[in-house]
Amino acid sequence: MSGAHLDEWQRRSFDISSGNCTPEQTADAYRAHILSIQYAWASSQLSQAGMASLLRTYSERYAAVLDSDDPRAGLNNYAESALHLARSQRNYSDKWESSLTMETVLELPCVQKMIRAGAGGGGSLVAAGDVNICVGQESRGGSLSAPSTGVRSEAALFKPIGPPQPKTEVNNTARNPASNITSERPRGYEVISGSLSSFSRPPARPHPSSVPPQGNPGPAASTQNYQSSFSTSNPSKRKNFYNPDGGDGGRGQHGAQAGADPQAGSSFKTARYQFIVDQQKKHSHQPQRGPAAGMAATVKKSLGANRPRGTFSKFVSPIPRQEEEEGGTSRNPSEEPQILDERLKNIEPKIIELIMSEIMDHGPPVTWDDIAGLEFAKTTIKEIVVWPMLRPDIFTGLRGPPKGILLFGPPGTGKTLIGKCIACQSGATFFSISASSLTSKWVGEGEKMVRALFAIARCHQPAVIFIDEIDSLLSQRTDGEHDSSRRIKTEFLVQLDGAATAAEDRILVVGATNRPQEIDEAARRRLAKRLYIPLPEATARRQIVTNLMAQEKNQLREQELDSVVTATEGFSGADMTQLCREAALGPIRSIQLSDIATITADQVRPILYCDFQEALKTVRPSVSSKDLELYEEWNKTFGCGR
Ligand SMILES: Nc1ncnc2c1ncn2[C@@H]1O[C@H](COP(=O)(O)OP(=O)(O)OP(=O)(O)O)[C@@H](O)[C@H]1O
Ligand SMILES: [Mg+2]
Repeated sequence: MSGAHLDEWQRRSFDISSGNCTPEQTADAYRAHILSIQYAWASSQLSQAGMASLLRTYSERYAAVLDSDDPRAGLNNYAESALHLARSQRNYSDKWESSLTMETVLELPCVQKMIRAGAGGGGSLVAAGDVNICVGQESRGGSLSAPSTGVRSEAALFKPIGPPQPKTEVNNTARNPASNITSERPRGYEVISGSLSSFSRPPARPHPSSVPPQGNPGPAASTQNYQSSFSTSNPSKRKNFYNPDGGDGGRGQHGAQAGADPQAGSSFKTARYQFIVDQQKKHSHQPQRGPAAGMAATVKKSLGANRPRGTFSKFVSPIPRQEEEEGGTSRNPSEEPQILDERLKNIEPKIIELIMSEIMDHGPPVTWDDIAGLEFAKTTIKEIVVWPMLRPDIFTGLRGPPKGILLFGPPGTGKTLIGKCIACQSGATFFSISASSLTSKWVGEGEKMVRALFAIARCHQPAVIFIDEIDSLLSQRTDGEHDSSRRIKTEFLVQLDGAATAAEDRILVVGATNRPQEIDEAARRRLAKRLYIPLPEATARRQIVTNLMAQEKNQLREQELDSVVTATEGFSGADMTQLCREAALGPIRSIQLSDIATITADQVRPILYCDFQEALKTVRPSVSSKDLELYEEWNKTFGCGR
């Protein structure tokens, strides 16, 4: 199988084995596996033997999910159809309480009606509410097909799904449903145990792709029959549907319908046809309630590999989901526009949700004045971030801002602080993403996250995507690295390029790192404005101490402050903060232990120069001069500063 298919296959397998999947999702994934196998075989990518073996494995697993009546692990599909037949009600497996016996079935009003109709030899054949339940070919001995039911005109209730019928007969059937009453069916029936007339004719024909192609004999050929719970009460029988050697697997009916509009001249409608009609109705905001709505849920139920679906189309759970029933009204209205945005239509909702939760919480606001020193960096950022965001009409053409900024410098110099300040001051939607949130444990999820991130940012322009510690996301690509992280990088570069070249997009990517040397050269190029965030100079250090001391009781004289500033040469902003914290503990340490429980806050003495002297004995600069040289060097080579 091709790489793309393998990826998909692998992803699904991870999903299944994660244990987080609902039974519907598990069934969906197994079914997709089955379709992939069939596709691979049909396109000669897989041998017959390989296909048979794989099919057997996955069919058994798929059948096990469908068969199980454990609500946590299975869908209990049999119960659904039976329950539906019995009660004409919506189906929920967990409400399964079957007490069906032959007698109770015969007493059912719908069955009585059918019997009466059969005895009368005409009129409506089936009761309203019971639709599209078919009995597969194994079911001849099954309870419903027993002739003793008194349904004498069995052909009136059964439609052929067995071997292809002669075309003339088929066409007759299509034109006049009653005409097949007289035909004896050699094998296989489809019970149309519902009021056919209760289906309303849709306003338009479905798209041609929704109608099975003529005579398509491929292994994934779609058919229109629905398996009743009665026909498949034995799981092992169901498995025959997937056995490539096990007969026509339901192709017969497909053949029988080939060449003609399956809806033409007949009130019978295929599940797919009805599904499309239902979807159209739902989207045109026509609430569908009552029996028709019940049927909408019912028509989705068909089991096995012969469901009328395209090769790679999604499995539709037979259990009507909450939002389907409520027409999606339960969805949070605030999410609606995002989900409905065209640009997000291919992105999984759960990823959108994840990204949306990553949007930075503004927290305590940070102003430019809170950032000491770094005047050049601040001015440049204001120039290329804040103003263009505020006045996009002026910053056009050559004045257009760069789409990528890299803040690099020693640790603790205020890079993250600048990111927070941009978030507060630019007025843009701010996404703060860490590399770890993009490097998911699920293979393939990381790229999706990156794609989704940019798609969402595009929907929320102007937007700033701040990626702290960007080196861990965009480090140089090496031969030994894991494939998934390489793919994330590639996707990121692609998206970055897209954002950089789409002039009308107002998306700015700001990366911060204290390891600029490790950044991939392609990423470096895309982060066009590379700003060095150096250690704070004397004035900046002074400002940091002044700002922090302003919030505390202190008696620090000017010349003492100068001494502190001189003594802290080589300290980063974070080191300065640490020094101030340590000094602030001085007055507390001077309190007698016996007094600590009773002393009031006012009685604590102010912070003095001696506290700083003490603190300077324990707080050391965290950046070595050797490291500093490397940053200076890199700045000279790649930096955009002065
Ligand atoms: N220029 C500055 N002005 C005021 N405070 C600063 C400055 N630089 C650093 N600080 C203080 O240091 C703390 C850490 O700064 P920040 O997290 O921005 O460093 P960083 O450059 O992102 O470091 P790293 O590279 O390790 O992530 C800030 O919370 C702030 O208290
Ligand atoms: Mg940081």
